Amino acid sequence: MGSATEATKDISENLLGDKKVTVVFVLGGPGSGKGTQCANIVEHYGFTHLSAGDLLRAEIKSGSENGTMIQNMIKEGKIVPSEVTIKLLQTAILENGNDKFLIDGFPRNEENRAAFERVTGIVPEFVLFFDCYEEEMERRLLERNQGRVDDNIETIKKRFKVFVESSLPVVEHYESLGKVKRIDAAKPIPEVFEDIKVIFSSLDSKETA
Ligand SMILES: Nc1ncnc2c1ncn2[C@@H]1O[C@H](COP(=O)(O)OP(=O)(O)OP(=O)(O)O)[C@@H](O)[C@H]1O
Ligand SMILES: O=c1ccn([C@@H]2O[C@H](COP(=O)(O)O)[C@@H](O)[C@H]2O)c(=O)[nH]1
Ligand SMILES: [Mg+2]
Repeated sequence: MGSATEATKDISENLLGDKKVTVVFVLGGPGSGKGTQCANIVEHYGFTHLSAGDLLRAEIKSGSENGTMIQNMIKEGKIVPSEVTIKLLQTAILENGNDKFLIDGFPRNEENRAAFERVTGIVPEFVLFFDCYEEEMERRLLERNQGRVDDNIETIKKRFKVFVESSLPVVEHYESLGKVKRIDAAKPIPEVFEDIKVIFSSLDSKETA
């Protein structure tokens, strides 16, 4: 991989072309239920779900030259360099015929956020923030059973620390802009989705108004 400056230049030369998109950032701690609820939102509201973590895991599987670096970062609960994740998101958006996207688990820090806005020109419609306490998130992750290399207690503790130190400031940034819709994600899955429906249904009625 070249320097960050070279990589950013490479992305900005491609941008999103003329494609206009609606983006909702779905943020929350590890195990707060983002992926679970994104599947429900896709089914009911016609969004395409882009999980940054899933895109990075697919990149490892594809045998990419960045695969080993990404694998090591995920195992340590660290944040992969912005240019790598943004390139994957940009490609996924451009390759998809839809114009409404849920971006799940990104931006992970202030640098991710600023680089994404600068490079793609995308400003999120709003941020859907999953609020859940650590004990519950830890229990869910240890029971998830999907064979993820980061679902072990050592990595989970590191992910919580990164979330508090690096990711919550992103939520605070959008809060200062009045863009955060916070939901109580500690409730059972169907109840969380009831709260989400209120938010997305009002979005639908604004579009048809
Ligand atoms: N509200 C809930 N109550 C109980 N269990 C839940 C709830 N939401 C999700 N789960 C379960 O918790 C686990 C983690 O959920 P999910 O993968 O959706 O979280 P996530 O926020 O995407 O996590 P990560 O950030 O690690 O990708 C899954 O096994 C899921 O079935
Ligand atoms: O924007 C991102 C998203 C994810 N990562 C890395 O992947 C893991 C797992 O992410 P999930 O959202 O929980 O699937 C995360 O801990 C980071 O190591 C990233 O670097 N940048
Ligand atoms: Mg997830």
